Amino acid sequence: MLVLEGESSFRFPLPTSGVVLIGRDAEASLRLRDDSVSRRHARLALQGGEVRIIDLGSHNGTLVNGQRVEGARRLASGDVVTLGTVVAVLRTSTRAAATGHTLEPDALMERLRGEVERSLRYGRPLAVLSLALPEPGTHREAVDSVCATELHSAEAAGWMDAGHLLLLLPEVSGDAGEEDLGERVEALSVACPGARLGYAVCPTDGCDADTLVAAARAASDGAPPGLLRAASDSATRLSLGERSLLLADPAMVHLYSLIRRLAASELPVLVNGETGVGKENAAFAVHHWSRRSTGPFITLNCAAIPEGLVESELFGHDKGAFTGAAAPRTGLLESAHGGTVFLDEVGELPLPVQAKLLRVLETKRITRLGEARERSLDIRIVAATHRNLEADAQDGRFRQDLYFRLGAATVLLPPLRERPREISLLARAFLAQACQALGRREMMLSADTLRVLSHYRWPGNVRELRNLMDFAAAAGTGDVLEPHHLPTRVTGTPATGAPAGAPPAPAPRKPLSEELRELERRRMEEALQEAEGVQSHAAALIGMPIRTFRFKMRQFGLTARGAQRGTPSS
Ligand SMILES: Nc1ncnc2c1ncn2[C@@H]1O[C@H](COP(=O)(O)OP(=O)(O)OP(=O)(O)O)[C@@H](O)[C@H]1O
Repeated sequence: MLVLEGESSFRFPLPTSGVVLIGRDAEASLRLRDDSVSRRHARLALQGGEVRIIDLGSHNGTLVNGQRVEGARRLASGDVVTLGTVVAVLRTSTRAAATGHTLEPDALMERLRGEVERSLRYGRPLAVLSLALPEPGTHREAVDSVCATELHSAEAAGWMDAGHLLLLLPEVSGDAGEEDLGERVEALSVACPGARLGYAVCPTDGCDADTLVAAARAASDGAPPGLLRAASDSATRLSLGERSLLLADPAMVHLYSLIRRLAASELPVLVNGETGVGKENAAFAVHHWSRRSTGPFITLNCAAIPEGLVESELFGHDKGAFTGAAAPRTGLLESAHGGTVFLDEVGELPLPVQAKLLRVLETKRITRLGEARERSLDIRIVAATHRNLEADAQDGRFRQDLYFRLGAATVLLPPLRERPREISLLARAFLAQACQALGRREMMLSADTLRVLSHYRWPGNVRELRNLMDFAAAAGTGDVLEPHHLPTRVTGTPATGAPAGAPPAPAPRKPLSEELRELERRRMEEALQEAEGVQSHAAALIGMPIRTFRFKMRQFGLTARGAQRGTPSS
Protein backbone atom coordinates (compact mmCIF):
# COMPACT_ATOMS: atom_id res chain seq x y z
CA MET A 1 0.00 0.00 0.00
CA LEU A 2 1.34 3.43 -0.94
CA VAL A 3 0.65 6.04 1.73
CA LEU A 4 0.79 9.79 1.04
CA GLU A 5 1.00 11.83 4.21
CA GLY A 6 1.92 15.51 4.28
CA GLU A 7 4.92 16.14 2.00
CA SER A 8 6.06 12.55 1.81
CA SER A 9 4.98 9.15 0.61
CA PHE A 10 6.00 5.71 1.73
CA ARG A 11 5.13 2.11 1.13
CA PHE A 12 3.45 0.04 3.77
CA PRO A 13 3.62 -3.70 3.07
CA LEU A 14 0.46 -5.53 4.00
CA PRO A 15 0.50 -9.01 5.53
CA THR A 16 -1.33 -11.80 3.69
CA SER A 17 -3.64 -12.28 6.64
CA GLY A 18 -4.43 -10.58 9.92
CA VAL A 19 -5.50 -7.16 11.08
CA VAL A 20 -3.84 -3.80 10.49
CA LEU A 21 -4.82 -0.95 12.78
CA ILE A 22 -4.49 2.49 11.17
CA GLY A 23 -4.28 5.66 13.27
CA ARG A 24 -2.17 7.95 15.43
CA ASP A 25 -2.20 5.51 18.33
CA ALA A 26 1.22 4.21 19.40
CA GLU A 27 -0.11 0.69 18.98
CA ALA A 28 -1.28 1.21 15.38
CA SER A 29 0.48 -1.02 12.84
CA LEU A 30 0.18 1.75 10.26
CA ARG A 31 0.96 4.70 12.46
CA LEU A 32 0.13 8.11 11.00
CA ARG A 33 1.09 11.51 12.44
CA ASP A 34 -1.34 13.83 10.70
CA ASP A 35 -3.79 15.57 13.09
CA SER A 36 -6.69 14.89 10.73
CA VAL A 37 -6.34 11.18 11.53
CA SER A 38 -8.00 9.76 14.65
CA ARG A 39 -5.99 7.77 17.16
CA ARG A 40 -7.81 4.58 16.14
CA HIS A 41 -9.05 5.57 12.72
CA ALA A 42 -9.69 2.41 10.70
CA ARG A 43 -8.86 -1.26 10.52
CA LEU A 44 -7.86 -3.45 7.59
CA ALA A 45 -8.81 -7.12 7.78
CA LEU A 46 -6.89 -9.41 5.43
CA GLN A 47 -7.73 -13.00 4.70
CA GLY A 48 -7.25 -15.31 1.72
CA GLY A 49 -6.19 -12.46 -0.54
CA GLU A 50 -9.22 -10.38 0.41
CA VAL A 51 -8.83 -6.95 2.04
CA ARG A 52 -11.65 -5.20 3.93
CA ILE A 53 -11.60 -1.80 5.59
CA ILE A 54 -13.67 -0.86 8.64
CA ASP A 55 -13.95 2.71 9.93
CA LEU A 56 -13.56 2.76 13.73
CA GLY A 57 -15.79 5.79 14.31
CA SER A 58 -13.10 8.25 13.23
CA HIS A 59 -13.66 11.99 13.58
CA ASN A 60 -13.07 12.84 9.89
CA GLY A 61 -14.27 9.56 8.44
CA THR A 62 -12.80 7.03 5.98
CA LEU A 63 -13.52 7.28 2.25
CA VAL A 64 -12.90 4.73 -0.50
CA ASN A 65 -12.72 6.30 -3.94
CA GLY A 66 -14.49 9.34 -2.49
CA GLN A 67 -17.32 7.36 -0.84
CA ARG A 68 -17.70 7.25 2.92
CA VAL A 69 -17.21 3.82 4.43
CA GLU A 70 -20.13 2.60 6.52
CA GLY A 71 -19.42 -0.73 8.19
CA ALA A 72 -16.91 -3.00 6.38
CA ARG A 73 -15.97 -2.38 2.80
CA ARG A 74 -14.04 -4.69 0.51
CA LEU A 75 -11.06 -3.14 -1.27
CA ALA A 76 -9.67 -3.88 -4.70
CA SER A 77 -6.28 -3.12 -6.15
CA GLY A 78 -6.04 0.53 -7.11
CA ASP A 79 -8.68 1.70 -4.60
CA VAL A 80 -7.94 5.09 -3.09
CA VAL A 81 -8.55 5.26 0.65
CA THR A 82 -8.80 8.67 2.34
CA LEU A 83 -8.26 8.92 6.09
CA GLY A 84 -8.68 12.57 7.08
CA THR A 85 -6.21 14.26 4.71
CA VAL A 86 -4.04 11.15 4.36
CA VAL A 87 -4.40 9.14 1.18
CA ALA A 88 -3.48 5.48 0.71
CA VAL A 89 -3.53 3.53 -2.54
CA LEU A 90 -3.91 -0.20 -2.36
CA ARG A 91 -2.04 -2.51 -4.68
CA THR A 92 -2.84 -6.13 -4.13
CA SER A 93 -5.08 -9.05 -5.12
CA THR A 94 -3.69 -9.36 -8.66
CA ARG A 95 -0.67 -10.89 -6.97
CA ALA A 96 -0.40 -14.55 -6.12
CA ALA A 97 -0.05 -15.73 -2.54
CA ALA A 98 3.29 -16.21 -0.81
CA THR A 99 3.34 -19.94 -1.20
CA GLY A 100 3.22 -19.58 -4.97
CA HIS A 101 6.49 -17.63 -4.97
CA THR A 102 8.60 -19.00 -2.20
CA LEU A 103 10.68 -21.85 -3.51
CA GLU A 104 13.15 -24.25 -2.01
CA PRO A 105 16.79 -23.37 -2.84
CA ASP A 106 17.19 -26.13 -5.45
CA ALA A 107 13.95 -25.21 -7.19
CA LEU A 108 14.88 -21.54 -7.08
CA MET A 109 18.25 -22.21 -8.69
CA GLU A 110 16.61 -24.36 -11.35
CA ARG A 111 14.17 -21.56 -12.05
CA LEU A 112 17.04 -19.05 -12.21
CA ARG A 113 18.94 -21.22 -14.69
CA GLY A 114 15.89 -21.14 -16.95
CA GLU A 115 15.54 -17.38 -16.55
CA VAL A 116 19.22 -16.82 -17.34
CA GLU A 117 18.90 -18.89 -20.50
CA ARG A 118 15.82 -16.88 -21.54
CA SER A 119 17.48 -13.58 -20.70
CA LEU A 120 20.57 -14.40 -22.75
CA ARG A 121 18.70 -15.89 -25.67
CA TYR A 122 16.16 -13.12 -26.08
CA GLY A 123 18.13 -10.23 -24.60
CA ARG A 124 15.56 -9.69 -21.83
CA PRO A 125 16.38 -7.97 -18.57
CA LEU A 126 16.85 -10.10 -15.47
CA ALA A 127 17.81 -9.01 -11.96
CA VAL A 128 18.63 -11.10 -8.92
CA LEU A 129 18.03 -9.38 -5.59
CA SER A 130 19.57 -10.68 -2.39
CA LEU A 131 18.45 -9.67 1.09
CA ALA A 132 20.70 -10.32 4.08
CA LEU A 133 18.80 -10.29 7.37
CA PRO A 134 20.36 -8.26 10.20
CA GLU A 135 20.14 -11.42 12.35
CA PRO A 136 19.57 -14.84 10.73
CA GLY A 137 16.05 -16.07 11.37
CA THR A 138 14.56 -12.70 12.32
CA HIS A 139 11.87 -10.78 10.37
CA ARG A 140 11.19 -13.78 8.13
CA GLU A 141 7.43 -13.51 8.37
CA ALA A 142 7.40 -9.83 7.48
CA VAL A 143 9.71 -10.45 4.54
CA ASP A 144 7.63 -13.41 3.34
CA SER A 145 4.60 -11.21 3.49
CA VAL A 146 6.29 -8.63 1.25
CA CYS A 147 7.15 -11.38 -1.22
CA ALA A 148 3.51 -12.39 -1.24
CA THR A 149 2.24 -8.92 -1.98
CA GLU A 150 5.03 -7.50 -4.12
CA LEU A 151 6.04 -10.26 -6.51
CA HIS A 152 4.57 -10.56 -9.99
CA SER A 153 3.57 -13.98 -11.26
CA ALA A 154 6.78 -14.46 -13.28
CA GLU A 155 8.91 -13.68 -10.25
CA ALA A 156 10.07 -15.97 -7.49
CA ALA A 157 11.75 -15.86 -4.12
CA GLY A 158 13.30 -18.30 -1.72
CA TRP A 159 15.42 -18.51 1.41
CA MET A 160 18.87 -19.71 0.46
CA ASP A 161 19.77 -20.09 4.14
CA ALA A 162 18.57 -18.72 7.49
CA GLY A 163 19.91 -15.28 6.70
CA HIS A 164 19.54 -14.74 2.95
CA LEU A 165 16.49 -14.34 0.77
CA LEU A 166 16.88 -14.38 -2.98
CA LEU A 167 14.42 -12.81 -5.42
CA LEU A 168 14.41 -13.53 -9.14
CA LEU A 169 13.08 -10.57 -11.06
CA PRO A 170 12.71 -11.18 -14.78
CA GLU A 171 12.07 -8.02 -16.83
CA VAL A 172 13.80 -5.88 -14.21
CA SER A 173 17.04 -4.35 -15.40
CA GLY A 174 18.15 -2.89 -12.07
CA ASP A 175 18.63 0.57 -13.53
CA ALA A 176 18.90 3.50 -11.16
CA GLY A 177 15.49 4.88 -10.37
CA GLU A 178 13.74 1.90 -11.89
CA GLU A 179 10.37 1.78 -10.23
CA ASP A 180 10.08 -2.00 -10.03
CA LEU A 181 13.29 -2.57 -8.16
CA GLY A 182 12.87 0.52 -6.01
CA GLU A 183 9.41 -0.46 -4.82
CA ARG A 184 10.53 -3.94 -3.87
CA VAL A 185 13.53 -2.60 -2.03
CA GLU A 186 11.48 -0.05 -0.16
CA ALA A 187 8.92 -2.63 0.91
CA LEU A 188 11.60 -5.06 2.06
CA SER A 189 13.41 -2.32 3.98
CA VAL A 190 10.20 -1.36 5.75
CA ALA A 191 9.43 -4.99 6.58
CA CYS A 192 12.95 -5.62 7.80
CA PRO A 193 14.73 -2.53 9.07
CA GLY A 194 18.49 -2.96 8.92
CA ALA A 195 18.33 -5.53 6.10
CA ARG A 196 21.18 -5.24 3.61
CA LEU A 197 20.22 -5.57 -0.03
CA GLY A 198 22.27 -6.27 -3.12
CA TYR A 199 21.44 -7.03 -6.71
CA ALA A 200 23.11 -8.41 -9.79
CA VAL A 201 21.89 -8.23 -13.37
CA CYS A 202 22.27 -10.60 -16.27
CA PRO A 203 24.52 -10.55 -18.29
CA THR A 204 26.53 -7.65 -16.90
CA ASP A 205 27.29 -9.29 -13.58
CA GLY A 206 27.27 -12.88 -14.73
CA CYS A 207 26.02 -15.23 -17.44
CA ASP A 208 25.11 -18.16 -15.23
CA ALA A 209 22.93 -18.70 -12.19
CA ASP A 210 25.71 -19.39 -9.69
CA THR A 211 27.70 -16.29 -10.65
CA LEU A 212 24.65 -14.05 -10.45
CA VAL A 213 23.67 -15.39 -7.05
CA ALA A 214 27.22 -15.02 -5.75
CA ALA A 215 27.42 -11.47 -7.10
CA ALA A 216 24.07 -10.48 -5.58
CA ARG A 217 24.95 -12.05 -2.24
CA ALA A 218 28.36 -10.42 -2.14
CA ALA A 219 26.68 -7.09 -2.90
CA SER A 220 24.11 -7.56 -0.10
CA ASP A 221 26.71 -8.73 2.41
CA GLY A 222 28.82 -5.68 1.62
CA ALA A 223 25.92 -3.20 1.70
CA PRO A 224 25.48 -0.89 4.70
CA PRO A 225 22.47 -1.86 6.91
CA GLY A 226 19.21 -0.70 5.39
CA LEU A 227 20.76 0.09 2.03
CA LEU A 228 20.92 -1.40 -1.45
CA ARG A 229 24.14 -2.06 -3.31
CA ALA A 230 24.65 -3.02 -6.96
CA ALA A 231 27.00 -5.91 -7.69
CA SER A 232 28.80 -3.66 -10.16
CA ASP A 233 29.59 -1.30 -7.27
CA SER A 234 30.75 -4.08 -5.01
CA ALA A 235 33.99 -4.68 -6.89
CA THR A 236 37.06 -3.44 -5.11
CA ARG A 237 39.49 -1.18 -6.92
CA LEU A 238 42.92 -1.42 -5.39
CA SER A 239 45.36 1.33 -6.15
CA LEU A 240 48.92 0.16 -5.78
CA GLY A 241 50.94 3.17 -6.79
CA GLU A 242 50.37 3.51 -10.51
CA ARG A 243 48.81 0.08 -10.77
CA SER A 244 45.09 -0.29 -10.42
CA LEU A 245 43.53 -3.68 -9.74
CA LEU A 246 39.92 -4.73 -9.90
CA LEU A 247 38.78 -7.49 -7.58
CA ALA A 248 35.30 -8.91 -7.32
CA ASP A 249 35.72 -12.61 -6.80
CA PRO A 250 35.53 -13.44 -3.08
CA ALA A 251 38.58 -15.70 -3.38
CA MET A 252 40.61 -12.83 -4.84
CA VAL A 253 39.38 -10.40 -2.22
CA HIS A 254 40.47 -12.81 0.53
CA LEU A 255 43.78 -13.50 -1.18
CA TYR A 256 44.57 -9.81 -1.32
CA SER A 257 43.83 -9.43 2.39
CA LEU A 258 46.21 -12.32 2.98
CA ILE A 259 48.80 -10.55 0.82
CA ARG A 260 48.32 -7.39 2.87
CA ARG A 261 48.97 -9.37 6.06
CA LEU A 262 52.01 -11.09 4.57
CA ALA A 263 53.38 -7.76 3.38
CA ALA A 264 53.77 -6.66 6.98
CA SER A 265 56.16 -9.54 7.66
CA GLU A 266 59.57 -10.11 6.11
CA LEU A 267 58.76 -13.62 4.87
CA PRO A 268 59.57 -14.55 1.29
CA VAL A 269 56.34 -15.14 -0.65
CA LEU A 270 55.78 -17.66 -3.44
CA VAL A 271 53.00 -16.72 -5.87
CA ASN A 272 51.61 -19.62 -7.82
CA GLY A 273 49.26 -19.49 -10.79
CA GLU A 274 48.84 -19.89 -14.52
CA THR A 275 50.37 -17.47 -16.96
CA GLY A 276 48.80 -14.01 -17.05
CA VAL A 277 46.78 -14.60 -13.91
CA GLY A 278 48.16 -11.55 -12.09
CA LYS A 279 51.22 -12.93 -10.27
CA GLU A 280 53.34 -9.84 -10.82
CA ASN A 281 50.59 -7.63 -9.48
CA ALA A 282 50.38 -9.80 -6.37
CA ALA A 283 54.15 -9.58 -5.95
CA PHE A 284 54.02 -5.82 -6.34
CA ALA A 285 51.26 -5.66 -3.73
CA VAL A 286 53.55 -7.44 -1.25
CA HIS A 287 56.16 -4.77 -1.93
CA HIS A 288 53.73 -1.86 -1.97
CA TRP A 289 52.18 -2.73 1.39
CA SER A 290 55.50 -3.53 3.05
CA ARG A 291 57.92 -1.25 4.89
CA ARG A 292 60.06 -1.52 1.74
CA SER A 293 57.58 0.35 -0.45
CA THR A 294 59.89 3.35 -0.80
CA GLY A 295 62.73 1.05 -1.92
CA PRO A 296 63.14 -0.48 -5.38
CA PHE A 297 60.93 -3.23 -6.84
CA ILE A 298 63.10 -5.19 -9.26
CA THR A 299 61.72 -7.87 -11.58
CA LEU A 300 63.63 -10.70 -13.19
CA ASN A 301 61.98 -13.20 -15.49
CA CYS A 302 64.18 -16.23 -14.93
CA ALA A 303 62.83 -17.96 -18.05
CA ALA A 304 63.72 -15.07 -20.34
CA ILE A 305 67.47 -14.98 -19.66
CA PRO A 306 69.91 -17.39 -21.31
CA GLU A 307 71.19 -19.90 -18.75
CA GLY A 308 74.79 -18.68 -19.00
CA LEU A 309 73.82 -15.10 -18.14
CA VAL A 310 71.44 -15.67 -15.21
CA GLU A 311 74.19 -15.81 -12.62
CA SER A 312 75.82 -12.51 -13.58
CA GLU A 313 72.39 -10.85 -13.99
CA LEU A 314 71.44 -11.82 -10.45
CA PHE A 315 74.71 -11.50 -8.59
CA GLY A 316 76.67 -9.05 -10.76
CA HIS A 317 80.32 -9.44 -11.73
CA ASP A 318 83.74 -7.86 -11.45
CA LYS A 319 85.67 -6.58 -14.44
CA GLY A 320 87.24 -9.57 -16.29
CA ALA A 321 85.19 -12.15 -14.36
CA PHE A 322 84.50 -13.85 -17.68
CA THR A 323 85.07 -13.17 -21.36
CA GLY A 324 83.13 -10.07 -22.28
CA ALA A 325 82.95 -8.69 -18.71
CA ALA A 326 84.65 -5.47 -19.71
CA ALA A 327 83.45 -3.49 -16.67
CA PRO A 328 82.20 -4.30 -13.18
CA ARG A 329 78.43 -4.64 -12.96
CA THR A 330 75.94 -4.54 -10.10
CA GLY A 331 73.58 -7.50 -10.13
CA LEU A 332 69.81 -7.25 -9.83
CA LEU A 333 69.80 -8.51 -6.26
CA GLU A 334 72.19 -5.79 -5.20
CA SER A 335 70.31 -3.08 -7.04
CA ALA A 336 67.20 -4.05 -5.08
CA HIS A 337 68.95 -3.31 -1.76
CA GLY A 338 66.33 -2.01 0.65
CA GLY A 339 63.52 -3.20 -1.57
CA THR A 340 61.94 -6.29 -3.12
CA VAL A 341 63.07 -8.65 -5.89
CA PHE A 342 60.40 -10.38 -7.93
CA LEU A 343 61.75 -13.59 -9.43
CA ASP A 344 59.21 -14.57 -12.07
CA GLU A 345 59.28 -18.17 -13.31
CA VAL A 346 61.67 -19.07 -10.51
CA GLY A 347 61.27 -22.75 -11.43
CA GLU A 348 63.43 -22.10 -14.50
CA LEU A 349 66.53 -21.11 -12.49
CA PRO A 350 69.45 -23.45 -13.17
CA LEU A 351 70.30 -25.67 -10.16
CA PRO A 352 73.75 -24.11 -9.48
CA VAL A 353 72.18 -20.64 -9.41
CA GLN A 354 69.52 -21.94 -7.02
CA ALA A 355 72.27 -23.03 -4.60
CA LYS A 356 73.88 -19.61 -4.75
CA LEU A 357 70.56 -17.82 -4.28
CA LEU A 358 69.82 -19.93 -1.20
CA ARG A 359 73.16 -18.95 0.29
CA VAL A 360 72.40 -15.26 -0.29
CA LEU A 361 69.02 -15.61 1.38
CA GLU A 362 70.49 -17.41 4.36
CA THR A 363 73.53 -15.21 4.93
CA LYS A 364 72.07 -11.90 3.67
CA ARG A 365 75.40 -11.40 1.95
CA ILE A 366 76.27 -11.42 -1.74
CA THR A 367 79.45 -12.01 -3.71
CA ARG A 368 79.75 -10.75 -7.26
CA LEU A 369 81.18 -13.14 -9.90
CA GLY A 370 84.95 -12.88 -9.96
CA GLU A 371 85.08 -11.00 -6.65
CA ALA A 372 86.21 -12.35 -3.30
CA ARG A 373 84.57 -9.82 -1.01
CA GLU A 374 81.08 -10.15 0.32
CA ARG A 375 78.62 -7.29 0.50
CA SER A 376 75.71 -7.18 2.89
CA LEU A 377 72.30 -7.25 1.28
CA ASP A 378 68.86 -6.30 2.55
CA ILE A 379 66.24 -7.63 0.16
CA ARG A 380 62.96 -9.47 0.24
CA ILE A 381 62.27 -12.10 -2.38
CA VAL A 382 58.87 -12.68 -3.90
CA ALA A 383 59.00 -15.54 -6.37
CA ALA A 384 56.40 -16.73 -8.84
CA THR A 385 55.86 -19.84 -10.86
CA HIS A 386 53.21 -21.49 -12.99
CA ARG A 387 54.74 -24.88 -12.14
CA ASN A 388 54.08 -27.19 -9.24
CA LEU A 389 57.34 -26.41 -7.45
CA GLU A 390 56.64 -28.89 -4.68
CA ALA A 391 56.48 -31.72 -7.23
CA ASP A 392 59.58 -30.32 -8.98
CA ALA A 393 61.40 -30.30 -5.64
CA GLN A 394 60.37 -33.90 -4.96
CA ASP A 395 61.57 -34.93 -8.43
CA GLY A 396 64.90 -33.13 -7.99
CA ARG A 397 64.16 -30.50 -10.67
CA PHE A 398 64.20 -27.76 -8.04
CA ARG A 399 66.23 -27.58 -4.83
CA GLN A 400 64.06 -28.66 -1.96
CA ASP A 401 65.80 -26.40 0.57
CA LEU A 402 65.26 -23.37 -1.69
CA TYR A 403 61.63 -24.38 -2.22
CA PHE A 404 61.09 -24.48 1.56
CA ARG A 405 62.76 -21.11 1.91
CA LEU A 406 60.87 -19.36 -0.92
CA GLY A 407 57.56 -21.05 -0.21
CA ALA A 408 57.36 -20.09 3.47
CA ALA A 409 54.19 -18.24 2.47
CA THR A 410 52.37 -19.31 -0.69
CA VAL A 411 49.64 -17.40 -2.52
CA LEU A 412 47.79 -19.42 -5.14
CA LEU A 413 45.96 -17.21 -7.63
CA PRO A 414 42.99 -18.93 -9.31
CA PRO A 415 42.75 -18.88 -13.11
CA LEU A 416 40.37 -16.34 -14.63
CA ARG A 417 37.87 -19.03 -15.70
CA GLU A 418 37.37 -19.80 -12.01
CA ARG A 419 36.51 -16.17 -11.29
CA PRO A 420 33.50 -15.74 -13.56
CA ARG A 421 32.39 -12.63 -11.73
CA GLU A 422 35.57 -10.84 -12.79
CA ILE A 423 35.42 -11.66 -16.50
CA SER A 424 32.76 -9.14 -17.45
CA LEU A 425 34.03 -6.62 -14.93
CA LEU A 426 37.60 -6.71 -16.22
CA ALA A 427 36.46 -6.88 -19.85
CA ARG A 428 34.45 -3.67 -19.44
CA ALA A 429 37.24 -1.93 -17.56
CA PHE A 430 39.91 -2.94 -20.10
CA LEU A 431 37.70 -2.00 -23.04
CA ALA A 432 37.01 1.42 -21.53
CA GLN A 433 40.72 1.96 -20.88
CA ALA A 434 41.64 0.89 -24.41
CA CYS A 435 39.02 3.19 -25.97
CA GLN A 436 40.25 6.08 -23.86
CA ALA A 437 43.87 5.41 -24.80
CA LEU A 438 42.89 5.40 -28.48
CA GLY A 439 40.80 8.54 -28.04
CA ARG A 440 37.77 6.77 -29.45
CA ARG A 441 34.18 6.70 -28.24
CA GLU A 442 33.31 4.20 -25.52
CA MET A 443 32.33 0.71 -26.71
CA MET A 444 29.81 -1.58 -25.08
CA LEU A 445 29.84 -5.34 -24.83
CA SER A 446 26.70 -6.96 -26.17
CA ALA A 447 24.94 -9.63 -24.11
CA ASP A 448 26.11 -12.29 -26.58
CA THR A 449 29.69 -11.12 -26.27
CA LEU A 450 29.49 -11.31 -22.49
CA ARG A 451 28.16 -14.81 -22.82
CA VAL A 452 30.99 -15.82 -25.18
CA LEU A 453 33.59 -14.32 -22.86
CA SER A 454 32.11 -16.09 -19.85
CA HIS A 455 32.27 -19.48 -21.60
CA TYR A 456 35.80 -19.13 -22.95
CA ARG A 457 38.55 -20.94 -21.02
CA TRP A 458 41.07 -18.06 -20.97
CA PRO A 459 44.33 -20.01 -21.17
CA GLY A 460 46.19 -16.68 -21.12
CA ASN A 461 44.03 -15.43 -18.24
CA VAL A 462 43.79 -11.70 -17.45
CA ARG A 463 46.57 -10.75 -19.86
CA GLU A 464 44.73 -12.47 -22.72
CA LEU A 465 41.53 -10.66 -21.78
CA ARG A 466 43.32 -7.32 -21.70
CA ASN A 467 44.96 -7.97 -25.09
CA LEU A 468 41.63 -9.00 -26.54
CA MET A 469 39.94 -5.78 -25.42
CA ASP A 470 42.89 -3.73 -26.78
CA PHE A 471 42.43 -5.50 -30.10
CA ALA A 472 38.66 -4.99 -30.09
CA ALA A 473 38.99 -1.28 -29.36
CA ALA A 474 41.52 -0.86 -32.15
CA ALA A 475 39.79 -3.03 -34.76
CA GLY A 476 36.08 -2.49 -33.97
CA THR A 477 34.26 0.16 -35.95
CA GLY A 478 30.94 0.35 -34.12
CA ASP A 479 29.96 1.16 -30.57
CA VAL A 480 28.90 -2.34 -29.65
CA LEU A 481 31.33 -5.22 -29.48
CA GLU A 482 29.63 -8.28 -30.93
CA PRO A 483 30.92 -11.88 -30.92
CA HIS A 484 31.75 -11.75 -34.63
CA HIS A 485 34.33 -9.07 -33.83
CA LEU A 486 36.21 -11.55 -31.66
CA PRO A 487 38.83 -14.03 -32.87
CA THR A 488 37.51 -17.51 -33.64
CA ARG A 489 39.59 -19.07 -30.86
CA VAL A 490 37.38 -17.16 -28.43
CA THR A 491 34.02 -17.65 -30.11
CA GLY A 492 34.73 -21.27 -30.97
CA THR A 493 33.43 -20.67 -34.52
CA PRO A 494 35.72 -22.51 -36.95
CA ALA A 495 37.50 -20.28 -39.46
CA THR A 496 36.28 -20.70 -43.02
CA GLY A 497 39.14 -21.62 -45.34
CA ALA A 498 38.92 -22.84 -48.90
CA PRO A 499 41.62 -24.67 -50.87
CA ALA A 500 43.33 -22.70 -53.67
CA GLY A 501 41.35 -22.82 -56.92
CA ALA A 502 38.10 -23.75 -55.19
CA PRO A 503 35.02 -21.68 -56.07
CA PRO A 504 34.66 -18.63 -53.85
CA ALA A 505 33.00 -19.49 -50.56
CA PRO A 506 29.71 -17.80 -49.72
CA ALA A 507 30.03 -14.81 -47.42
CA PRO A 508 30.46 -16.04 -43.84
CA ARG A 509 27.17 -16.05 -42.01
CA LYS A 510 26.60 -14.44 -38.68
CA PRO A 511 24.82 -16.38 -35.96
CA LEU A 512 21.05 -16.00 -36.28
CA SER A 513 20.84 -14.35 -32.84
CA GLU A 514 23.11 -11.55 -34.07
CA GLU A 515 21.11 -11.02 -37.24
CA LEU A 516 17.94 -10.90 -35.17
CA ARG A 517 19.47 -8.37 -32.83
CA GLU A 518 20.52 -6.17 -35.69
CA LEU A 519 17.01 -6.37 -37.10
CA GLU A 520 15.62 -5.50 -33.68
CA ARG A 521 17.96 -2.54 -33.39
CA ARG A 522 16.94 -1.29 -36.85
CA ARG A 523 13.25 -1.63 -36.05
CA MET A 524 13.69 0.20 -32.76
CA GLU A 525 15.56 3.00 -34.51
CA GLU A 526 12.84 3.32 -37.13
CA ALA A 527 10.18 3.32 -34.42
CA LEU A 528 12.01 6.01 -32.47
CA GLN A 529 12.22 8.17 -35.55
CA GLU A 530 8.57 7.63 -36.36
CA ALA A 531 7.58 8.41 -32.78
CA GLU A 532 9.82 11.49 -32.82
CA GLY A 533 11.84 10.17 -29.91
CA VAL A 534 8.90 9.43 -27.61
CA GLN A 535 9.96 6.09 -26.24
CA SER A 536 6.56 4.87 -25.08
CA HIS A 537 5.10 5.52 -28.56
CA ALA A 538 8.04 3.87 -30.25
CA ALA A 539 7.73 0.82 -28.01
CA ALA A 540 4.00 0.61 -28.73
CA LEU A 541 4.63 0.88 -32.48
CA ILE A 542 6.62 -2.33 -32.49
CA GLY A 543 4.68 -4.02 -29.70
CA MET A 544 7.55 -4.14 -27.23
CA PRO A 545 7.03 -3.63 -23.48
CA ILE A 546 8.36 -0.20 -22.58
CA ARG A 547 10.75 -1.56 -19.98
CA THR A 548 12.30 -3.96 -22.46
CA PHE A 549 12.45 -1.15 -25.01
CA ARG A 550 14.37 1.09 -22.63
CA PHE A 551 16.67 -1.74 -21.61
CA LYS A 552 17.48 -2.56 -25.22
CA MET A 553 17.98 1.08 -26.12
CA ARG A 554 20.84 1.15 -23.66
CA GLN A 555 22.15 -2.20 -24.86
CA PHE A 556 22.20 -0.99 -28.45
CA GLY A 557 23.46 2.49 -27.61
CA LEU A 558 20.35 4.14 -29.08
CA THR A 559 19.41 7.63 -28.04
CA ALA A 560 15.90 8.93 -27.46
CA ARG A 561 15.81 10.80 -30.75
CA GLY A 562 16.46 7.60 -32.62
CA ALA A 563 19.93 8.68 -33.60
CA GLN A 564 22.36 5.85 -33.10
CA ARG A 565 25.53 6.59 -31.21
CA GLY A 566 27.51 4.95 -34.01
CA THR A 567 27.00 2.70 -36.97
CA PRO A 568 26.94 -0.96 -36.16
CA SER A 569 29.90 -2.79 -37.56
CA SER A 570 29.03 -5.98 -39.34
N1 LIG B 1 42.76 -7.92 -10.98
C1 LIG B 1 43.29 -7.25 -12.00
N2 LIG B 1 42.82 -6.02 -12.32
C2 LIG B 1 43.34 -5.34 -13.35
N3 LIG B 1 44.33 -5.81 -14.13
C3 LIG B 1 44.84 -7.02 -13.86
C4 LIG B 1 44.35 -7.80 -12.79
N4 LIG B 1 45.05 -8.96 -12.76
C5 LIG B 1 45.91 -8.91 -13.77
N5 LIG B 1 45.81 -7.75 -14.44
C6 LIG B 1 46.57 -7.35 -15.63
O1 LIG B 1 46.76 -8.51 -16.43
C7 LIG B 1 48.05 -8.53 -16.99
C8 LIG B 1 48.79 -9.78 -16.54
O2 LIG B 1 49.05 -9.70 -15.14
P1 LIG B 1 50.46 -10.13 -14.52
O3 LIG B 1 51.58 -9.67 -15.39
O4 LIG B 1 50.47 -9.73 -13.10
O5 LIG B 1 50.31 -11.71 -14.67
P2 LIG B 1 51.39 -12.82 -14.38
O6 LIG B 1 50.66 -13.95 -13.75
O7 LIG B 1 52.54 -12.25 -13.64
O8 LIG B 1 51.84 -13.23 -15.83
P3 LIG B 1 53.08 -14.20 -16.25
O9 LIG B 1 52.69 -15.57 -15.82
O10 LIG B 1 53.13 -14.08 -17.72
O11 LIG B 1 54.28 -13.67 -15.56
C9 LIG B 1 48.71 -7.25 -16.54
O12 LIG B 1 48.48 -6.27 -17.55
C10 LIG B 1 47.98 -6.90 -15.28
O13 LIG B 1 48.02 -5.53 -14.97
